Amino acid sequence: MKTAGGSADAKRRAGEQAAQEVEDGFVVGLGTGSTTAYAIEAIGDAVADGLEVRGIPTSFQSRQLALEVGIPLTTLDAVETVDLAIDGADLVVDDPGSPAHGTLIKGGGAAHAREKLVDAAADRFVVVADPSKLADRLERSVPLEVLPAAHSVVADRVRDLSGDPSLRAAEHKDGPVVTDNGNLVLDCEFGPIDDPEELASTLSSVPGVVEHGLFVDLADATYVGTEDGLEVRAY
Ligand SMILES: O=C[C@H](O)[C@H](O)[C@H](O)COP(=O)(O)O
Repeated sequence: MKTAGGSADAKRRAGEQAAQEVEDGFVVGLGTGSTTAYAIEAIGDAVADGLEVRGIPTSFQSRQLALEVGIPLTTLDAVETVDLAIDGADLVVDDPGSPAHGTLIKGGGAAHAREKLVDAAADRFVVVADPSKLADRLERSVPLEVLPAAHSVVADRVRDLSGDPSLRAAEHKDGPVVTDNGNLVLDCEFGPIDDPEELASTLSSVPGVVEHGLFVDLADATYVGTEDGLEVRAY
């Protein structure tokens, strides 16, 4: 599993506490990453104790973990409702005075396209994070999942938008990261993002962009695990 920075205890606290929101009969979106993994494991424990749930994984990694811990799986097209989605984030704007409060940047694990599909479909979307993910403003590179044939034209378009794109390289093979959907990832630096809604809509309109990692107005709450407790932000 890809493990980002941040304390394992803090991540565990956030993940395990979010899993407490899962009720009998729920369909649950299973996000991706090292923090959500704790939630998936806790849901697996609850299933072993008799809780009846069905999970919708958002990546190869979350599917494998869900199978390992015994969570019955389903798909988005086989259900009418997704009751809850639990997912991590790479950045969470944590400033109640900002219009971007609760906006996320995701896709550090290149899973943001399926994550957005499932998180947006859920009646409630809970983010799990440790304090290293919280920021006063939206400033971090935005991952774009792009069709392989489109990577250079999308990169040109990002430069037109004053962004600085770089093709994400794989760590353990020569060449680029290939997503679970067979696409590539451009990490795009835009500096501080003052109008996330506008940038999100512009990026969505670029031909060849499958999905971007800006999650605007999607999260309902963030569980922030700390060294010795838990804080909950509601949006
Ligand atoms: O593509 C990956 C996802 O958006 C993850 O949810 C995000 O990268 C956070 O992962 P972690 O909890 O490992 O920091």
